[in-house]
Amino acid sequence: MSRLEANGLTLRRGGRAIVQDVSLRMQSGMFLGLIGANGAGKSSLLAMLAGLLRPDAGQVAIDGQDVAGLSLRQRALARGYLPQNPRAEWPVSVERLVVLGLTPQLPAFGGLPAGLQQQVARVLDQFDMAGRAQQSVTTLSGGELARTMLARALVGDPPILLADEPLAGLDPHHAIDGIGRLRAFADQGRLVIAALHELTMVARHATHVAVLDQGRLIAFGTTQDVMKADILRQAFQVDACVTGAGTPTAMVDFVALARRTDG
Ligand SMILES: Nc1ncnc2c1ncn2[C@@H]1O[C@H](COP(=O)(O)OP(=O)(O)OP(=O)(O)O)[C@@H](O)[C@H]1O
Repeated sequence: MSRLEANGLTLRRGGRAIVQDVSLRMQSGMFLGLIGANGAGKSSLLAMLAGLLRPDAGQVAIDGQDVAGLSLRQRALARGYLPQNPRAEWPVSVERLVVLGLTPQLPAFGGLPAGLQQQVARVLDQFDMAGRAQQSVTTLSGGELARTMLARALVGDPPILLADEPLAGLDPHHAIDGIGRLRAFADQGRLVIAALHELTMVARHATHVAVLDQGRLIAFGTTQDVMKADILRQAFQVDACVTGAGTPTAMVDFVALARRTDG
């Protein structure tokens, strides 16, 4: 059982608080959809939860331990992190990139243990990348690279996964498959926190939802309680129609309202 707790997180950049006094308590079994308009602070909050950005105020604790006090290896073992718009800088094979997700578990020297080779083969297959295992990642399409990165994030079976827009660039089939795998990962006893813009997917698959609006947490609770028209109106300036939130057939449709002038 893993617990991730954020207490009073604030991050200031460019003379303003881009995340302001955010507190969240999360645990294994939850699939938390983190939603909010562009610039609401989702990536900044995820990077603080991952221990990659130091907050100006507040703390993040994993299983009661301040992430700021964890070594790099302890942090890498405690949580996986998938950044937004991951890029492939080096011409390594798909398989080699996925293996990098196992780095914190590997012995310092020697080859990949047989059990871990099977894990790599399994995630490549799950994300429909087995046929491209030897292709250079610099030649992949955007969606293929996104699937490879998801495979890398999951291959080490981290107890906590933080994913920043993991479905960006995926076609409908692979997006549905990807979010289903994230939900299954949570159902198997992991904690998954994902920043997402696909509101119908969130309404169908997330167990819980947190909503950021201009750096502030304006709602946090079960999908059924949070995916509501008034909350979505405040967060996105849209007139939303939500049906069946928290069920596999949920739908979120919306029309844009006039832009607000207070931001
Ligand atoms: N170093 C910085 N200096 C100034 N402003 C910054 C800095 N880093 C982030 N910001 C601002 O902080 C806000 C939050 O950014 P963040 O990337 O966390 O938003 P987001 O919710 O993930 O957005 P999106 O949905 O567009 O990816 C944005 O308005 C961004 O311009």
